[in-house]
Amino acid sequence: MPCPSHHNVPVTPCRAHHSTLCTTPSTSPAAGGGTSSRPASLGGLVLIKNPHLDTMEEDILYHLDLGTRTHNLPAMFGDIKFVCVGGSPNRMKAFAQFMHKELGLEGSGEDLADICAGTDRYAMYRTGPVLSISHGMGIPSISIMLHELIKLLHHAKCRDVTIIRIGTSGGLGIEAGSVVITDTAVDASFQPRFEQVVLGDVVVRSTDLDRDLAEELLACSKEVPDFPTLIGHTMCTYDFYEGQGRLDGALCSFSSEKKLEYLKRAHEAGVRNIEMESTAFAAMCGLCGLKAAVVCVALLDRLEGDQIRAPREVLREYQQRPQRLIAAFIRRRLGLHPPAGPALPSSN
Ligand SMILES: O=P(O)(O)O[C@@H]1C[C@H](O)[C@@H](CO)O1
Ligand SMILES: O=c1cc[nH]c(=O)[nH]1
Repeated sequence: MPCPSHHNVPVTPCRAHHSTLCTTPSTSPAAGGGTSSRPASLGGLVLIKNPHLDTMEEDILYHLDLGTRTHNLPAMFGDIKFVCVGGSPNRMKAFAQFMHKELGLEGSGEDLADICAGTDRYAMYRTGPVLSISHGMGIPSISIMLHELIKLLHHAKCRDVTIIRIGTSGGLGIEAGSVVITDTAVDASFQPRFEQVVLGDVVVRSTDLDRDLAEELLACSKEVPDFPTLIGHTMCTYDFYEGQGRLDGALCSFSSEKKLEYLKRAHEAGVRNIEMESTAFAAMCGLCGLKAAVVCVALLDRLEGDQIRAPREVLREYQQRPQRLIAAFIRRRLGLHPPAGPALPSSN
């Protein structure tokens, strides 16, 4: 039976939750999952899976402080080709300024304006064909931002957009400072799925990411050889503390042995890092036909501890690593040569 909201996608009850499975996770986490279940977007346009939008005279993107009546979205954003998202507003401002220099655009880039300045929910900057947006922490926060961002790209008639989350994470059996390019985002049970409660039912969506894009990013990492980069599964949790098996939260209901047993099982299932947004990001972008990637630096190895002890300066340099990799990728895609001098994002 077709799912009413996802034409042609079978509906199967989810045994665990007596719920609706809108997009069947196609493979086991170990296998990783391919891109075959993804919709082909029409001429590179963003696919909006909501028939109600067509009936609306105006669409107010409330949390972005933008709207279809108040702003000329095609003029403002129609030529955007790369969208980069990350938790922190300062990081995403620093990334936009860094990209401004990397693209060799006029001016220092220091004066880039926050397009969402009318709201303090998210921050958004653009430079050349690159849009840089913060999403806050966790699935509810990134989910709201992505609904409005994806509609923005649709209203602006953007084509062939690549979207990348550049974030931080806890590593699993990898050296602190390593950068992980996600092949499959998995949940806290190591399954490639994103569960969302819709009208009281659990809807399950696939979390496949674009395999070719991940390989292209890995190839680009050879241009930034001063840190290790690898491809692996990324586990996405609803919490930083108990949800990621930490012993140092305000609450903890398990022993250190149970914690290590869980983290080792995750590692055996192919998980190489843990963060808090990748499953929702992969599911939403995939369903809307966006080519998406997740690139996160590991701030520590969770098999060795829970607290993030590296000095602030070290952590700042770690956060710049995904930004440098993505800059190399965008330059390569645009056919630009690397800039002459050593370039680093500012310290956010
Ligand atoms: O993009 P960021 O670095 O914010 O992503 C991770 C996951 C959580 O949002 C946060 C927890 O410290 O960092
Ligand atoms: O351990 C970590 C570090 C950063 N972000 C996370 O979600 N977990």
